[in-house]
Amino acid sequence: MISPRPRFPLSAPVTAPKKGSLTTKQALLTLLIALLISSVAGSIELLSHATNMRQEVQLRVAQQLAIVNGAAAEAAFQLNPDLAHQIAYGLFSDDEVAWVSIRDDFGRALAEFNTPEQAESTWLSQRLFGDILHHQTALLYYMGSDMPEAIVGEIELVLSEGYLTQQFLARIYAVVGFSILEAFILSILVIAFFHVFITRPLLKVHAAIAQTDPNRPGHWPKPALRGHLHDELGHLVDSLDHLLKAFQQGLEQRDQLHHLSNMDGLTGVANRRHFDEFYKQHWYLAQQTQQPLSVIFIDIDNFKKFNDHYGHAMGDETLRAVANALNQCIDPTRDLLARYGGEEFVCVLPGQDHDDAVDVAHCLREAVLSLAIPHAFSSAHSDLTVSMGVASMSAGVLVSAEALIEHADQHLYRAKRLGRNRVETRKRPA
Ligand SMILES: Nc1nc2c(ncn2[C@@H]2O[C@H](COP(=O)(O)OP(=O)(O)OP(=O)(O)O)[C@@H](O)[C@H]2O)c(=O)[nH]1
Repeated sequence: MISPRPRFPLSAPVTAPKKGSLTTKQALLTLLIALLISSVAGSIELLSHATNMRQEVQLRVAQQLAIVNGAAAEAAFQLNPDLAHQIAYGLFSDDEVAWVSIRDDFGRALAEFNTPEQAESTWLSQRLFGDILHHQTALLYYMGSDMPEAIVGEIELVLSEGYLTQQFLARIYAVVGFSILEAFILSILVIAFFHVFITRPLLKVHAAIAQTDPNRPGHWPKPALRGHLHDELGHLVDSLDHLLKAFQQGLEQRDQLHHLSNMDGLTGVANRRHFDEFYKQHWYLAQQTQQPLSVIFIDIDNFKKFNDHYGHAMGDETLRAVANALNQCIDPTRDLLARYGGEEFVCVLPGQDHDDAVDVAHCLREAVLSLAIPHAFSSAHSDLTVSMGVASMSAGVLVSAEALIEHADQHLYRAKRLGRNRVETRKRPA
């Protein structure tokens, strides 16, 4: 049976990224790596922010306490609650101060401000600011140049844990948000880079391979990858090109060998092996499709005498001429002319009924006669002639492959007996 050729392209070229595609995998991987790097960098940045913020707060509180120390000492020395109130209020007006108290040297409060509702302390706020919330400074009063400074009271201040944590979280959100944005932008840039420089050229190579005719691999549409001539992708395409061309050469050699193995070396027509395959194949086909099939056996008359008198070389030359003449009467795209052996040829005519085959046989006989090859020792004619036996299998009539051949052979034998240079047949051999 004739096996159907595989269709091509074998698969549709891939042009858009799909789930599981290289681009998607690259995108996910890049995003993951970018997020990982961003979170590590963000964490380091957060640690540094926390350290800086603690230092800033401590410095600011120390400066504020130093600034108000003189005035607060004056208020404590004079036991002036209004002045103490004023100073404490100034400190308390800062949002980060939760509690402030100015006391005299007996510990009595001259002024005190307290935030009524404090946010609950959390593990994070305690870890970050727990140890820097409480500040206490002695109030030093200057008594004169020859007297030492006297402690006249103290000022105590507690920072708002919730407010500091809020400030810190606000910074965190900004840092984290920026890191995520950075990761996304970086990912998009990397993905775009990989897609343009790696994935897209690879897709081009894939599309070219998918479009390649498996029967003509050497003629594949080799993709031109601009900018990749000397890199790995360029080398990949070159290697593929070499491989496919070598493959093509192999196929051509195989076809050539196949052709040679099916050809008769002397006459150039099909050999017996090819005839056997072709005949078997078309006999089955004729059975299946209910089509007629005809066979003609052709034998050169008195060829032994021809050889004996004109020489074997002349005999060879004549066999070639006869084969060539016979070939003129058949349709090589449909029929087969083969050398059956020695000076005997056979014609297989698929789809041709008895009448068609007889017409072809007459054509064959006349074609040989028209060669006008002198044969002075022929019993049939002064020129070289052929005898033929025709057998046909009509559409829908079952005749075995062997029987059909046998019938054609018998008719040929009869043609020889009846004087040669003739076509013998029987209309309904079965
Ligand atoms: N030159 C040449 N002769 C061949 C070749 N093959 C077979 N022959 C000759 O063909 C001749 C066939 O002779 P026979 O079978 O007796 O048949 P014939 O002499 O043609 O007689 P009929 O068939 O009865 O007409 C033999 O002499 C073979 O040597 C070949 O390849 N070249």
